[in-house]
Amino acid sequence: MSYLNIDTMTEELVEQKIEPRKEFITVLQIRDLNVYAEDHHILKDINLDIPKNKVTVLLGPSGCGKTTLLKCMNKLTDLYKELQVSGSIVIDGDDILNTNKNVPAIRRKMGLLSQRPFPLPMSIYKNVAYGIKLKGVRDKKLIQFSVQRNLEEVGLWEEVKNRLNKPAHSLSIGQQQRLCLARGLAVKPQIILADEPTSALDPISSKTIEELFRRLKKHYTIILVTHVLRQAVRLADHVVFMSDGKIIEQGDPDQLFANPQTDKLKEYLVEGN
Ligand SMILES: Nc1ncnc2c1ncn2[C@@H]1O[C@H](COP(=O)(O)OP(=O)(O)OP(=O)(O)O)[C@@H](O)[C@H]1O
Repeated sequence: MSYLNIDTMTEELVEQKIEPRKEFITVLQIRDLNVYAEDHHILKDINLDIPKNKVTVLLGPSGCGKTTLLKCMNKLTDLYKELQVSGSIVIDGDDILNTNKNVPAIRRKMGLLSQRPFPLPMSIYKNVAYGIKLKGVRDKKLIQFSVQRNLEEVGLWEEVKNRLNKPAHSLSIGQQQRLCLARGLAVKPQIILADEPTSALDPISSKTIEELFRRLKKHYTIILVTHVLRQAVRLADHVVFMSDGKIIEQGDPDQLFANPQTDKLKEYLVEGN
């Protein structure tokens, strides 16, 4: 029995699968990661290698710890004093959980895209310029050039080029999400952490974000949390299925979806399909 019949997906997907799988290069290495909130053991012995320039999809039932795992990756857990985090998360040779190095610089390696867009209360232009200035760029011409380039990168330039000084909040939610992505990319992250980035969007805006991710993985590593199984099938190069704070199964999406090994994943696929 096939749990998720990938053959019935769109031709576009079939095309996507033609590309031969290459050996993964690890960009982020997580070892023995445990997170507690007092006596609640939220993440349990997480060991995970995130492949470079791929889309890794984190799947699992509500409350299994996906968002907490993302928060560990950019040290957002530091902001929650009730969380005790142990283990290691290594990027570029630095264990970000146990380093005295510049935390904001480490955090800038990870761009975060949330469920709902959070544009800053300023103009479209200034939202993107803000990200560029965070990199220390002060030259006005260079900022202008980079604003355009980052808006082009998320496919928003043509839509906003004549209204750059209008408030970011005047954009549609889908456009705001792409603006936030442009602002995040302006900081030049290595990894995009996307926590259900299309859950607040209409189907067309969701498709735009999915297409963007497919293009952006040439230059960035993407870690995506989604509850939409078909989105996972469409985008994932690597799937991590979690339940109750643990990684239950992970691997190649074709194999994992067609031939789940555990009852937990079988149930999840049947319920979510
Ligand atoms: N700061 C915190 N203090 C106490 N408990 C927390 C904290 N953050 C998360 N938790 C708990 O940890 C568990 C995992 O939460 P998390 O948000 O990571 O799950 P999730 O898989 O992302 O869920 P969802 O799919 O619903 O977004 C939940 O039981 C949550 O209540």
